[in-house]
Amino acid sequence: MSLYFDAVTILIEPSSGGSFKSRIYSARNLRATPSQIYALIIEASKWDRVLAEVIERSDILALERKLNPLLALLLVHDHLLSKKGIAAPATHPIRQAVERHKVRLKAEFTKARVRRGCASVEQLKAALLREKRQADGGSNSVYPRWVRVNNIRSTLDEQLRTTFSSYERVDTIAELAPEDDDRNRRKLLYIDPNIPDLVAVPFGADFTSSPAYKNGEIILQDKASCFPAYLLLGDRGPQDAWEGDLVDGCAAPGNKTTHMASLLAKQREQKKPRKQIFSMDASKVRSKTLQKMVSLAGADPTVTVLQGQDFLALDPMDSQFENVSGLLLDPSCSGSGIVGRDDVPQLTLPVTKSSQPSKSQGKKRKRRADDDDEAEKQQPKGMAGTADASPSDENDVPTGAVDRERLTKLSNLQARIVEHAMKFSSATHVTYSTCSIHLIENEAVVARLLASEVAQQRDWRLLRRDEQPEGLRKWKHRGVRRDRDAATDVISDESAMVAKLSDEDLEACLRCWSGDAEGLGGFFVAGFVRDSKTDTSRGDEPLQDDQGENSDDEEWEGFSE
Ligand SMILES: C[S@@+](CC[C@H](N)C(=O)[O-])C[C@H]1O[C@@H](n2cnc3c(N)ncnc32)[C@H](O)[C@@H]1O
Repeated sequence: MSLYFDAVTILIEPSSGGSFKSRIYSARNLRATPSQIYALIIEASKWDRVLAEVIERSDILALERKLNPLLALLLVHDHLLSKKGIAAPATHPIRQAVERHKVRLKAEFTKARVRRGCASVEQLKAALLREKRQADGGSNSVYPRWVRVNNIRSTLDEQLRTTFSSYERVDTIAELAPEDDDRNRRKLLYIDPNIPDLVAVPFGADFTSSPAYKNGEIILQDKASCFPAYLLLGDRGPQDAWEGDLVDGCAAPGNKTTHMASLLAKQREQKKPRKQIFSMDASKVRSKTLQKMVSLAGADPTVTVLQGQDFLALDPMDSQFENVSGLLLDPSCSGSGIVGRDDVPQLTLPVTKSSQPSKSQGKKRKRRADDDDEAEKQQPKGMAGTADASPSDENDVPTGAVDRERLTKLSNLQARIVEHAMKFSSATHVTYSTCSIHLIENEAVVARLLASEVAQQRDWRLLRRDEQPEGLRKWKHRGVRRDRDAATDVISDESAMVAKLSDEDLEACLRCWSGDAEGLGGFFVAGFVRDSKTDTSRGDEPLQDDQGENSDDEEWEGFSE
């Protein structure tokens, strides 16, 4: 019986990182075998919609107090669809709670099949897969697994010959979509045309036990998250390699830092690496992950990690940073662009009369007592729909609800961080990025930055589309003037700010959107450059931080640990 309670525990526990499968295999508090638990959840997730219908119509949740929606779904799955039935002794109260209703359950299952016009259970399975895909946003949106090859430890060619040797090349992202339900087994590979050394494979592909992943030769990093480092360091080669030092001001867990280090390694070719990147995060806890990622990527000779360092507390005039010419800023944001960060199956659950749950996952439970008590305790709490499903440890937890005050605070902090970057004496390149879809955190911040004192005095401007690295020049999704979400549409001051951006400015901004054919979440990035190294109005006199409207205490809410 522990199988079902273990499965519920896994589904309602918040993500602690890693793939869903690896989390089951590394969990310590489970009694059933990981393979059984994994198989049960994956199989049940293929049938969830019909099982939810069957449970609702047979009304067993109202009749059986020991069952909760998630537990009932898993049990009814095995009762109706597993050859061996429910994996528990025939006398177990939870098994009896389901089997007492076997006639009704079977009848409702048959009716659900007939309603879909399916002559067999196999046909029903295929119909359910189609239903699921449509509910996920239609055939256009495929979210593959993106894999970046780390040039410090390997090359794309080498990885194609080794890790991906058995993979078949496809020409479009769409081909990575599962045609049937075996996407975990299909070995397909798409080489990205925009970001060098980036490939995509079907989402179910698991590399966590592959030597290349363990050795840091490949890094699982979303495509959009690769834009900032590439925008900053571009297509340079050994002839025109990046000369100065670099700063990643908001760096944990370290994807963009290690990407910068990888791009530098490619430019350097045979030359010995030198400490060239200062990478920091204000969170001490997250800085530890950053350090680990840097070491795993073999980037220690290139990267100095400043653990727990507030970027805003760095003195841009400090001699330590006098050679810093490029800065990458990816500050905390609302995270509203994040989709599918977690591969935990989202189960559609039966709706009870007293509650309206729709998806699996909820809050962490403490400890299990015995199985019967567990049934009553494991009531899913917060239900995860798409908008509120993915608590992020880097950004706000997307709740689906729009909190304008919160967005305003975040955008104030974002603008302040980038303005600070623009003050570094030798800085000529700055990138700003968010995984937010909101105008107020993106184009409106860019407009504020261009109008800021530091930008005006030091001649900062946007890196135009025609100046961008080749792969990004080809990227067609550019800055926008209006929010797509009417609830956050810009008002008053922000409208006026964004209106000041020219069409060329918007062409300079890069956007990614979820739900289209690109296979990405929402993301924004813009690059700033300055052609001269001196201030135009006040010589090289240091600019002071504007502490005015944003007190530190208030603004620190922008990220969580
Ligand atoms: C979106 S995450 C960065 C993700 C990272 N760039 C990557 O690609 O892996 C934002 C990070 O900024 C950090 N942060 C926010 N404000 C900061 C500040 N003033 N100084 C340094 N780090 C800051 C947060 O702790 C959080 O880890």
